[in-house]
Amino acid sequence: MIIEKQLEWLDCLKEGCQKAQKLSKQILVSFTKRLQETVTPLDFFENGRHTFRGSRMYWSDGQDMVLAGAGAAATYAAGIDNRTLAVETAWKETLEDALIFGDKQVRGTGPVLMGGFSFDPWREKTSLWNNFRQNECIVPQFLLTKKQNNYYLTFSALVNEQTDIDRLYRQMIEKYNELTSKCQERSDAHIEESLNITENEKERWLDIVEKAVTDIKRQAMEKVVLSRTLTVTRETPFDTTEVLERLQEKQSHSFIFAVERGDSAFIGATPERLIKKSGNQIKTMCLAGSIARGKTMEEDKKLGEALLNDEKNLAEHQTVVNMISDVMERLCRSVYKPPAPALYKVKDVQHLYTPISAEANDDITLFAFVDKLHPTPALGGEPKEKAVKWIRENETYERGWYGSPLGWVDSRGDGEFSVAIRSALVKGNTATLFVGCGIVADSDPLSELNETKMKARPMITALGGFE
Ligand SMILES: C=C(O[C@@H]1C=C(C(=O)O)C=C[C@H]1O)C(=O)O
Ligand SMILES: [Mg+2]
Repeated sequence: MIIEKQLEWLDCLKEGCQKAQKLSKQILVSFTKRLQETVTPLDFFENGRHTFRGSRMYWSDGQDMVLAGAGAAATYAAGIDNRTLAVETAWKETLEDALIFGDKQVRGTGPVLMGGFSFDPWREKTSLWNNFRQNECIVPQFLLTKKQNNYYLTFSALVNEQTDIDRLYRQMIEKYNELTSKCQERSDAHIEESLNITENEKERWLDIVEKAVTDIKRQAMEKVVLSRTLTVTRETPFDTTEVLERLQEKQSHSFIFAVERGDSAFIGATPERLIKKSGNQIKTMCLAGSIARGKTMEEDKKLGEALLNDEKNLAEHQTVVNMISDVMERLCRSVYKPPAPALYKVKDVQHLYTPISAEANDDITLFAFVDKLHPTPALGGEPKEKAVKWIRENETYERGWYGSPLGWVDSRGDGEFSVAIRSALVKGNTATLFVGCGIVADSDPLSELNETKMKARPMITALGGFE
């Protein structure tokens, strides 16, 4: 990380400025370099604490890819109608004249759009989510991409003919040095403090579940996913890095994410993938149907087998399989899905799981998949519009970004969106946890309540509770 090497970035900015002058428009310039000395994504995130608080984003696929972004070179938000495609159109316009320099081979490097969409843009906004727009994707000013054991840093900036390039360059080098400096050992700094946990409107939620069951039995819908919130507080403010660190440790097989806006952070560890696209290769999954983990291996196996044979859970799952398969058949060729669900086990819960792979038709973009899939019946219901309207009218709080597509797309159109569940919105010393479950004709309100309790465990643990 020697500063002289960054001179290349100054040249890139100059070229961008010339192009901006020639075309009389703003130009996105980005420059990617492979880092020789490594800074871990969590250290990078933590280093941005002062300068970038409120504009940091972290996303890990739980396998070999981590993206950490700081600052916003460009922001894309859209209205309610056709919001996914509106963001895509604006992003494509930027890319048309963008100058992309440096290492170009690796997915998730170069200018990357990171962000998400709210669950239901038609739901009235409340103060809970006041720091978050209905949808917002940004190109980070600084992006650290960790791919297996390789690290890449991408600088991005929007320039126009008036941009003071030398000044911008100096500012960015300063911030770059800050972001990539060695971090102090943080694990000692974890605050061990007791948590105060409140389950909000529990009785009312049980009534809503009952109402959903009645409506399903009346054949108004096949399935609807209902969620509720828990409020967790402690004396000291929660810390995004600390929560991420605990999630990374305990939920290593999940997607781990954090999006900071203003003084709020939306953080979670979700096992659920909405869509992954690499070239034409598509991966998605159906994840619905839940049971506890056992205390012993034997008990765990028994519970898993019970889940695989439970009609109510199979019904919940099948609705998701039908809808996702249908979308895949329309947008792809060579769709493959196993004939029966398997188990997907995370620390506190096991789920029914059907992975689906396919080859996208040539002109189908990642955004088109997000648009058609969200919300799947794993978070919305069936039929989609009816269920989402039912949720809008009956749930007592605003979901915001809970249950929404959250992820990234690069300039090649490759990327991945996870479904933002097992998550919390953290603000100061208060965290609002979101937990939901699929309601079908055979649902029993109290067992659904227990299911949501189980699903709250990962976030409560990450906030410093239970252990
Ligand atoms: C809605 C959530 O999870 C969803 C509901 C599930 C279920 O009801 O069995 C299982 C996985 C997810 O599809 C959540 O965790 O908040
Ligand atoms: Mg369920």
